[in-house]
Amino acid sequence: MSLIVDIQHRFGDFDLTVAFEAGPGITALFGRSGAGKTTVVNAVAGLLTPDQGRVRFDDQTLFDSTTGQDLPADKRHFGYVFQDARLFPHLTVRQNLEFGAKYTQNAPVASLDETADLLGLQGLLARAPNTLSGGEKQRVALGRALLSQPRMLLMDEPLASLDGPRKQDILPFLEQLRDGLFTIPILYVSHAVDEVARLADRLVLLQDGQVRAQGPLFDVMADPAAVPLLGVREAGAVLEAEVCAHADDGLSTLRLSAGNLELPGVQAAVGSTVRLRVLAQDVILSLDRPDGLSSVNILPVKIDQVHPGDGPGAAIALSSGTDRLLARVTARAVKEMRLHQGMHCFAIIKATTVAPGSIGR
Ligand SMILES: Nc1ncnc2c1ncn2[C@@H]1O[C@H](COP(=O)(O)OP(=O)(O)OP(=O)(O)O)[C@@H](O)[C@H]1O
Repeated sequence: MSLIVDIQHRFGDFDLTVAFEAGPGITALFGRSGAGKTTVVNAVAGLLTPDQGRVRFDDQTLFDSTTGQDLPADKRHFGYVFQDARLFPHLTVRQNLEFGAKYTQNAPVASLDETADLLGLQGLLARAPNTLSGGEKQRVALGRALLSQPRMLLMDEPLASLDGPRKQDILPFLEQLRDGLFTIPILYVSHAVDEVARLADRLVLLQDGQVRAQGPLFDVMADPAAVPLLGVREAGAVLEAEVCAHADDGLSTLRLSAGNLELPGVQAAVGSTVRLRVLAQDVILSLDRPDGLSSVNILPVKIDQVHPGDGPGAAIALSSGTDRLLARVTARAVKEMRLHQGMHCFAIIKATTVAPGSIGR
């Protein structure tokens, strides 16, 4: 399956020129407020007619400005989950879910019961929407969209109205959606780096209506040129690690290709693989293997690239075995330590800086 988007649109001074391809799994469209994310999703959904370009899904043309083709939204068979759940207030949770299934001719991928199980809705089926929390409402909206058997799910900031803990409640459901029963492709719009780092397979970075970077999530997150786009405090490589052990003191051992990390708050079972984001600003570089430090997370690394920033900082791309890391240091440190491509050194990661919320499946 593939969605091909290549569109231009103008709103007054705002110029949007966006081309990307979304395959199976989750493609995240990331950008700050006003970058053009919703405009793109609306064009894909058929809710906005771009000035120019084309949108294709597999071998079907959904929109083509040269031929005048513009398939109506309801004929595109996409599910849409908005920031606010938009449930029908006069219907129960079960009836909202049934509504999703009502107008579809496709064979169900999962039954209402299976969907309710997946999203933890079984205890809520008889409730009215106005008695649900924000996170519960979003889970119902997601269930309703899934039951309409869409060929792709478009999610526009689905977690933006939720507070931190509610967000953490719902992320595992989205991870299950990515990895489990539905295998439905998702176009996921967000301005939150933690969400896209946990969920996405591919990442498209939008700024001022233009695509500034795109590619597999692990590549884009480890790219020092993407640091200003993601924000210097939010940028950081995403790694996959195997959970080796949970100790009584709350630390878990995660195996990377060139060493182990000891981190708190890892919920996953021993033997499973987790994703974790290590913020560039939390990685310290040392020329020698440090001794007598309180941090136990020291990885041997090689410098792949020194990327000077516009300000006093520099982003350093590192590889550690087959893993990649990103470090943010001052330009002064680059000079004084003579950091350069090909140099071997050590990366120190403080255990408590990797927040449990940034560790996902
Ligand atoms: N119907 C419209 N008429 C005029 N300008 C619009 C319209 N819709 C969007 N815009 C403008 O287009 C730009 C991109 O808006 P868009 O909603 O796509 O951004 P976004 O990245 O989704 O932002 P946010 O995260 O704040 O929702 C903004 O400058 C916005 O003001």
